Amino acid sequence: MSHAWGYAANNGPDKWADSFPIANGPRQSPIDIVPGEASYDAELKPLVLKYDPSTCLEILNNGHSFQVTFVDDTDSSTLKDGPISGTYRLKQFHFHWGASDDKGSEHTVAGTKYPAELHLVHWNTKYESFGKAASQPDGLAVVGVFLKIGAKNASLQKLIDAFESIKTKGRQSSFANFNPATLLPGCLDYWTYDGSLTTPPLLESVTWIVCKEPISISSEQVFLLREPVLPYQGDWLCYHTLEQLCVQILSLLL
Ligand SMILES: NS(=O)(=O)c1ccc(C(=O)N[C@@H](c2ccccc2)c2cnnn2CC(=O)NCCCS)cc1
Ligand SMILES: [Zn+2]
Repeated sequence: MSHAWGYAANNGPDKWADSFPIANGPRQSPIDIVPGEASYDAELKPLVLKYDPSTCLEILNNGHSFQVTFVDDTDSSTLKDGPISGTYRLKQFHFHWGASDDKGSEHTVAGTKYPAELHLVHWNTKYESFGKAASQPDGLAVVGVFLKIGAKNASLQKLIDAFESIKTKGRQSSFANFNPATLLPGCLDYWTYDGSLTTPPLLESVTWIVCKEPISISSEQVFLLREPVLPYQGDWLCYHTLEQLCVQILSLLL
């Protein structure tokens, strides 16, 4: 792929295998979760999530989504138990959304798409860093939470309000004292499977932990996610350079 990956016709998911052959690998995410085909595993434990708001660092627009990054040099914000062994540290969280309320989540449940999906990304502290862990089969654990249209979500509103700062100051701004636990559903029952990053480099290093219970987001709030400043996964062209823009325009004209 001569240009950066994205979600447009010429660089979207069905083209990723050109530059990332692992896209055709044995444990690629996302998947359709079919509850009726899932098996109960008595060995699995409840999730233990411990988040310290003081580790929250900044909010940034990485061109594919917006993400909130955390200081991960101590075990202040961690994921333990559930399907994993050892301690995984929270590195960042981000969202995936669509161009309309009827789509946007990456995982689906018996074919049902949600308007958005939250990913809380953690890395196994038996490795020395996120980057090193990302290439190991047990290196990462991502907690996925579906968002469904409903009541306004006060916790999400804090993130949406922070977008204003990204608009004006380019790509990132400091974002402190946010507790990601406020984005979790009341019930932490989950499905789990061994999978991959859902965006390039698509590394097959993720233990996926997908919560059964969604959280709410209002239609007005999800509309704000789609603001032009934040290219969403879908028809919106996300390009990184003028050359990208020209390629996109030409591909649309030809
Ligand atoms: N959707 S997901 O939860 O499965 C997911 C989680 C994390 C990453 C990620 O950290 N990717 C970066 C990375 C850096 C070093 C080693 C490997 C991977 C990367 C590589 N090029 N750009 N990035 C930044 C990036 O993709 N950030 C996450 C954007 C989510 S849409 C990607 C997807
Ligand atoms: Zn993601």
